[in-house]
Amino acid sequence: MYLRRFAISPGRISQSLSAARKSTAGLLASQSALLQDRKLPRKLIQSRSFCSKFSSVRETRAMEVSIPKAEFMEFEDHLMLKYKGVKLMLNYVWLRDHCRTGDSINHLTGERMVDSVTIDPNIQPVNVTVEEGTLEITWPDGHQSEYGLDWLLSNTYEGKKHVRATLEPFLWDAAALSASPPPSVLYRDYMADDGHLAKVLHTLMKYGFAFVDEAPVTMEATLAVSERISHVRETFFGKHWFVTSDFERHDTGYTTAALPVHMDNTHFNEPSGLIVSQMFEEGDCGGTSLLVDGFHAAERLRQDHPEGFDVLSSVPVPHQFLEPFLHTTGVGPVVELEPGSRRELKMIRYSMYDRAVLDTIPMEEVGRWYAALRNFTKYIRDPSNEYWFQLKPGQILLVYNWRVLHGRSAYEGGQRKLGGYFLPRDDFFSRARILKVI
Ligand SMILES: C[N+](C)(C)CCCC[C@H](N)C(=O)O
Ligand SMILES: O=C(O)CCC(=O)C(=O)O
Ligand SMILES: [Fe+2]
Repeated sequence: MYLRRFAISPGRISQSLSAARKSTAGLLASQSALLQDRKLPRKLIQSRSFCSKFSSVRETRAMEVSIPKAEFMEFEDHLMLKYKGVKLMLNYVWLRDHCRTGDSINHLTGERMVDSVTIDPNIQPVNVTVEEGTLEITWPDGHQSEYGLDWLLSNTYEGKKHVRATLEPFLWDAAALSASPPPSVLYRDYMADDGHLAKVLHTLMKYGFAFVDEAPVTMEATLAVSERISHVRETFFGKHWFVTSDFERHDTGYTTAALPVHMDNTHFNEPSGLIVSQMFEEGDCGGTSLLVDGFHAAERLRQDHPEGFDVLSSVPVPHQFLEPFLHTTGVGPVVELEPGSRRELKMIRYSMYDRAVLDTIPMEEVGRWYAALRNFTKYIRDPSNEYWFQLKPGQILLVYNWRVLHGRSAYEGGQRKLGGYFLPRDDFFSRARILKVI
């Protein structure tokens, strides 16, 4: 990449060489004067500009070596901006496309007003300055763009690597949970006050599950808890569902059998984000609930069996729900990473029962996939990772289905009845964003 121009912005004062480049001598003189004036250390560097427009100019420039608030260099196709110790590489087309001013963004709707594809692919700024925490760029057509430096830091590829996530998940096993149990919130507080709703969302983001206590033992209250977060997601299970041992659906959930930990809705391409449920009637014996942190298990797999982690995160696996008049399929890796990230976990699509025929990999890869599943399952079934509890009527359980797996022990007596709702993941995250939880 060719160096095009170079400029420094010590605090308020910025240097765009574009104005001064007409005369290298003038530039040097003005920069020296500036630097001497401000009694800042300086040194001279030489740089060759290869920019076609200025290719004949060989420029010698003054450079400040004290740590300025922001400094930038203009290259052939991008701007390098150093801010708060982070080097941001900003492609010019990207910059023009992401102009933050009112004629590039509709500030009423947040929508892009720039037609991204009509930007000159070779666009270069005619002037660049940094003033009071804002990067300002003038483009050849006279358009003036502005970008807050902090906005750039938290909205760019390089910047985001350095900005701490507002909320790191707390990956738990049973011991970690009993050492720092998630706080629970009372139904009346949760319903009355957004601060308490935010607390539950925070717990959900951190632990992957949360409780709302002392709720009326009604479906209405369970719905009300759900709708504080988002509209519910109606699926073929209905707008709401009850799980009893009546075999109403062709699913082991609707029997008295034990359910090994699983994710619900693996058979949809987008499984529901939240399961909100309440125990309406306990069985005579058994039917204890179980949660396992799927992200924790995945991180252990990544650490101990990196090759297994790579296999499970890359092989797409089909899942299905089958009834005489219903056949849904959902395909995805067992361990799904956020797009564009090799690090951040997105979803654990894990269900021994609902996994369909593995027809997505050639025979040579099958053995490796099963080995990886065995290793992952070792952590998922490790009793030290299991959180067992008896869900009581009046207690509403919210589970982040993309992360925390759930199950139950077998039970006796036909009375046990669990009911609840599914919520979409996007809307759950939206509420968390709006309440500044993430
Ligand atoms: C009872 N409830 C509706 C919550 C789910 C029951 C079915 C669970 C199923 N294996 C699935 O993943 O969809
Ligand atoms: O009965 C329970 O406690 C859980 C049921 C369940 O997870 C299911 O049906 O998918
Ligand atoms: Fe389930």
